[in-house]
This record gives sequence, C-alpha cells and structure tokens, in this order.
Amino acid sequence: MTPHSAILCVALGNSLPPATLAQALQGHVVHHVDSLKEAERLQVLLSARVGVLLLSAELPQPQAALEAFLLRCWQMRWIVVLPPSLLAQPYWRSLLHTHCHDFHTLPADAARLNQTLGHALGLAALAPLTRPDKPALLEQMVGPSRALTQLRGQLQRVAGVLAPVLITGESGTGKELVAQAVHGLSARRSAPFIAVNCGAMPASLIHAELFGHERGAYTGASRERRGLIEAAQGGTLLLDEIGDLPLELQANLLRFLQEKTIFRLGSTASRPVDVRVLAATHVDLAQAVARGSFREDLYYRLNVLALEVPPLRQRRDDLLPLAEHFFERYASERASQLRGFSKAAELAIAAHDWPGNVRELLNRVRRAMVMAAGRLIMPDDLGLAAATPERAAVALDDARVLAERAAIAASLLEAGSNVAQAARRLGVSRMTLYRLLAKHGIPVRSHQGDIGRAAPG
Ligand SMILES: Nc1ncnc2c1ncn2[C@@H]1O[C@H](COP(=O)(O)OP(=O)(O)OP(=O)(O)O)[C@@H](O)[C@H]1O
Repeated sequence: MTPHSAILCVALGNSLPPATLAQALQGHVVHHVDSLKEAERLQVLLSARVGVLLLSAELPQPQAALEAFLLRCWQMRWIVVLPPSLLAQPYWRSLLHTHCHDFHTLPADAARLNQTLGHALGLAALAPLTRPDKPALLEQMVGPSRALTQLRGQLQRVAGVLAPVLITGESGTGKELVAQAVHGLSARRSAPFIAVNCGAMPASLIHAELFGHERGAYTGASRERRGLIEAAQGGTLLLDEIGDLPLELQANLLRFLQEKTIFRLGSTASRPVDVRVLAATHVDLAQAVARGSFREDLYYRLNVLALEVPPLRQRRDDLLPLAEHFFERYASERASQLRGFSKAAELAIAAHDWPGNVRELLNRVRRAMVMAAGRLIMPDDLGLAAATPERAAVALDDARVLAERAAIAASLLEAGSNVAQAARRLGVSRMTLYRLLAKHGIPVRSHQGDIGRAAPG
C-alpha cells in the first residue's frame, strides 16, 4: 500500500453518525482530523490524493479558510458529505462544483460512499507518482513573457545554493509555484517541501506549529509533537506571508536561521535541523521594517537572494498561454461540447486588468469551462465584459504584438539561443530577427543568460 492510498478525512462540525462513517471507510487507511489546520499539517506528511470532507449544517459562510485550503490541495479528489440544507445554498453548491470530485447528502449510504472512495482512489492511482523532472518543473510555470523567462532562469540559479530566498509578488502571481520549483530543482528535491502560511494561523499557535512542543508545554499539549520545521528535515520550508509572523517569533526564526537548531516549546534541549528556508510575501517588507513591524536583521537574513514575481498585468504575453494551459489542465471537467476560447473571450482576457493575477485567471477559466453553453467560451462565461470597440482595437493590437513576441521567445528557446537557427524556424532572415529582437527589447547576445539581467517587460 503506498502512502498515496491513504484517505484524509476532515470533519468540520459533527456531521455523520460514527457507525456509518466507519462502515463507509472500511478497508481504507484513514486519517481523521477535525480542523483545517490539522488537515493541512497532515496532508503535508501524507500527500493523500483522496479526501473526505464532512460538513455540518451549522457551518457559517463564506468559508474563506476552507476555500483557500481546497485551492492549495487542488491535486486531491474530495468527496463531500453534507446535509441537504447546505446543498440548497448557492454558496455551497458553487464550492462543491469548483473543488469536489463527488458528494453525498445525509443520511449517507455507507455502501455507496465506500464505492465512491474506491473509485476516487482508483482514478488517483492513475496519476503519475513520480516527481516531475527538471524540464517538467519549469514547464509547469507557464508563460512565454520575458519576465517569466527571466524568472525561470533566475530560479534555476538560486536552486543550486543553500541561502534563503525571499519571493515577492502580489497575491496569486505564483509565488508558491516558484518556491516549489526552487525546491524541485535543488538537491533537496526528494526530501519534504513544506509550506506554512504565517498569516493563516493565530499567533498563539504558530510557535508550537513551527517549532513543535514537549508534552505538557501548554494546556492541552497531551503529547509531544515535532513542528513543521522539523518535519521539513533535509528539505525546504516555505514561510508564506512572512510579513504576518509575530515579532516575538521573528526572533526565534532568526535564531534558527543563524544557528540551524531549534528548541521545541517547553524544552531546553536544542535540536539540529537541516532545512532550507524560502520566504514569500505580498507586502513590502522593507516598509514593514521601516514601520517597525518586521525585524531588520531577519529581513537581511531572508533577503540574501530575491525573486520577484511580476503581476499578470505586466506580462500580458502570458495571458492566453496560461488560459490555454488551464483549459487543458481541467479538460476532464469541461462541458463535453466545449472546444476552446472564442475570439471575443480572448480579447476580453487581453483587456482585463487581472487584479487577482494568475489565481483569478485560473478560477475564471475553470468556471467558464463548466458554465459555457456553446462550443466556445464567451466573455460572459468568464464573468468578463466583452471588450469595447476601442479597447478591443487596442487589445487586438496588443495581441498581435504579444503573439509576435511569444513566437520569437519560443523559437529562441527551442534554438538554444542560436539566432540564425531561430530565424530559420520563424521563416525570417537573421537581420529581420535582430530587428524584431530590438523592437521587443529581447536581449540578443546569449539569449537565456542575458534575459536574466534584462528589466522585466
Ligand atoms: N506561471 C504559472 N503557470 C501555471 N500555473 C500558475 C502559474 N502561476 C501561478 N499559477 C497557479 O495559480 C495559482 C496561484 O499561484 P500561487 O498560489 O503560487 O500564488 P501566490 O503568489 O503564492 O499567492 P498568495 O500570495 O495568495 O499565496 C496556483 O494554482 C498556481 O499553480
């Protein structure tokens, strides 16, 4: 039995009679938790591919933490068991629709639930278990823009060293994906990658979560427990939203970074830990330092290497390739008649400002793939207004420029930065390609090397 055949059972509220649940889960390896925090923690260790989510009628909405959790665990197949009263509410219907593999309403039929679980595990087992190799890791960061090409080059370079990396960028730009790639490209790739959202945990808990605790360290600590830093032994720890880390814990983190040892809460014994730390933030940490909410010494310690993920509106060349990528990624969920994006949808995508960045694009495409009634996705399906004639004209112009630039960048990459070869692939002369490179501001000498030092486009 592989660890992936384990089932993570998350009960939010008391929603299913224990006997039915036990019967439904018979024959499976199940880990029970009753909070999202615990679920996230366990999932990091288990990498389960199937989860059961038990919801009770008392749950308030909206459930931002639950949505964020489901988004983070998008690779998992969730089977939701819920009371009919929740199913009647648009909020829960939409949540099920977006995130779930299947659902059962209460009173649940144990035999049918057991069968659904078997089916989900069977499907999950078809997905490759191996870690993506190096090119695959870089390919999963989709985007032909100059800024992203530059970023891919940079992250390959930082993957090879041990120093901390500070990843900055607006929410939804792909910071976690960058962190995963840094880990996956490093020599630590077969050890754990653990991501902790410092903003999602109450300050009172985060200490024990990160550093672990001894038995009796605080009321309710009935067993000793290692923290997430220790759980990442040999691997990489991503501290997401590092700006939210309380000041007193910043001191502990600094000590850990300097001395590579930790103290569990309630313990006087230091434990050596070999973990590479990556930190991500969407706030300007230098400003936080100036305000006094972030320690300057920790800032410099974390900011040894910096990677900046630009907002999507500053790399519009990535829009359509990303939209296509998500269309392919969620192919199994799309309405059967659907073939792709209409021209109007492409124009609307090009005209929109994407304040929620790649996450917004992903969500809109995913929703559109289910909502579209015709053969092609329309702006409406994406929840976007059709581009007005002036905006459309600008957008069309933009789209032409973007397509040209994307084709050039792609052929240069394929040709290993050999301009003559890339020109042949594009069907233009070498001189024309040099002119186009200048027009688009793409550095011409060693394409990949130089692009890393070019200003973001
Ligand atoms: N270049 C990309 N190619 C493919 N998918 C991407 C890309 N960038 C981001 N994504 C996807 O978009 C979603 C949001 O990305 P991610 O969670 O890494 O953003 P983030 O910057 O860490 O956000 P936050 O600051 O809110 O935590 C994820 O599902 C991620 O896989």
